[in-house]
Amino acid sequence: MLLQLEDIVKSHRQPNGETLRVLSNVNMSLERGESQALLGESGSGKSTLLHLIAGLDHADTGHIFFNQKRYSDLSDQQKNLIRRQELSLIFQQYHLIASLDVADNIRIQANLCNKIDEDYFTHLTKRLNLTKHLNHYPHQLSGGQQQRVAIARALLHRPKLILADEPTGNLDETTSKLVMDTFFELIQENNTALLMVTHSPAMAGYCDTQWQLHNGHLVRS
Ligand SMILES: Nc1ncnc2c1ncn2[C@@H]1O[C@H](COP(=O)(O)OP(=O)(O)OP(=O)(O)O)[C@@H](O)[C@H]1O
Repeated sequence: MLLQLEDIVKSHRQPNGETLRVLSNVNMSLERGESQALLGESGSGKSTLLHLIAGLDHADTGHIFFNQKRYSDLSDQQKNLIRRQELSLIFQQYHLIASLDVADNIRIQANLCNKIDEDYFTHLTKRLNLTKHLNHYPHQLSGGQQQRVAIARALLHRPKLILADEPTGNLDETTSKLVMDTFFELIQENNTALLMVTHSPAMAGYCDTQWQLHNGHLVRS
């Protein structure tokens, strides 16, 4: 099992001092190469769950295992290493670095973990139709092109798991479909697992399993 969540409980302290329980006894698991979609109303706790899995926040109780390693047994440094080498994050707002061109943006995480593979770089940029844009800067690209750069960046170091938060939230339906078709081909090719937050049933339909987060509980839908 690549990722396992056991009885995760998480509350957030509100500005008025009260605590809001966002996740109640959440259990789930994800295997290599598997894709799961996470749906739920705004405020239901989807981003909170992704942050816990990325090791950016702690659960109140319960355990998260990544590759059999329990997060609560690891130091911050060990969790940073997992986040850099084994995980990738893809966001709705792309988060490209404005002062770097497309090629350097794509290489950034792979550079950090010394995993630059030039053949794979060429493969990814061809498949994602970015070859003509490698010397362009993010502001010179359309939203769909920027998200394709973010996807190439997320894949180049061959992570085991990608966490995606509304990756097509800023794109129109046709562009979303084009981006997702290629994205899913590439993760299947690399046997990468995916957990994807989305509001779109069409995007969730790309995944093997769909979860609904409701009143703090995760229910298969
Ligand atoms: N750091 C925080 N401190 C206090 N409250 C928080 C914090 N993060 C999230 N919350 C609250 O927890 C609840 C869940 O938020 P979260 O962002 O996880 O929901 P979401 O399902 O991702 O929402 P959306 O679909 O709108 O992005 C919300 O009520 C939010 O206001």
